[in-house]
Amino acid sequence: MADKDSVKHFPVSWEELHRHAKALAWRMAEKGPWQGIVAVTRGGLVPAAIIARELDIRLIDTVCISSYDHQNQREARVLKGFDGDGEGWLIIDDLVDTGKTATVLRKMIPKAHFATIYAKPAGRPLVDTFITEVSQDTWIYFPWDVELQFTQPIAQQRGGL
Ligand SMILES: O=P(O)(O)OC[C@H]1O[C@H](OP(=O)(O)OP(=O)(O)O)[C@H](O)[C@@H]1O
Ligand code: HPA
Ligand SMILES: [Mg+2]
Repeated sequence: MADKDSVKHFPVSWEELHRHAKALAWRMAEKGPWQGIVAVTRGGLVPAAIIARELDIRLIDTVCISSYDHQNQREARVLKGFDGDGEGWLIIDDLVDTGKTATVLRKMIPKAHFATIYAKPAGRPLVDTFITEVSQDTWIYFPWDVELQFTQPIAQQRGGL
């Protein structure tokens, strides 16, 4: 798991997220049609909205899972599940990291297609489709979690070149 000590930071802007979510929508358009989308709260909500718009899907359900307090992982808590085996449904989350959330989803909704925008190596085998892979020691910063601020030059972050 990438945590607060991760050396690599991967900030994603709204524009990049939109572009990557649309790339995922193109991929999912080829594999449809879909009964509906299951958005994994909360990180999957924005990507799911963009994909639903592109694929003209209006039936959206949620699975509500929480497994991180900020960047610290703990046990996954399922606050709301899904009825049915998920046949013909598309599960959307923002990313897979360790794959813990994906494992819970796979067990809960075994026949759905599981897609994320980003994937780290440990979680990658658990997703059916993803757009961009980042290394395991990278923390992805989503646009809804950040604001513009000063950052140290890389040379100083590394303690001098
Ligand atoms: O592969 P994993 O190690 O399980 O990590 C991936 C999950 O962690 C984050 O959700 P989080 O539980 O932080 O809740 P959030 O979506 O509400 O931010 C992210 O949105 C994924 O759902
Ligand atoms: O890299 C990440 N970024 C944001 N949320 C996350 N939840 C697990 N891994 C990550
Ligand atoms: Mg999440």
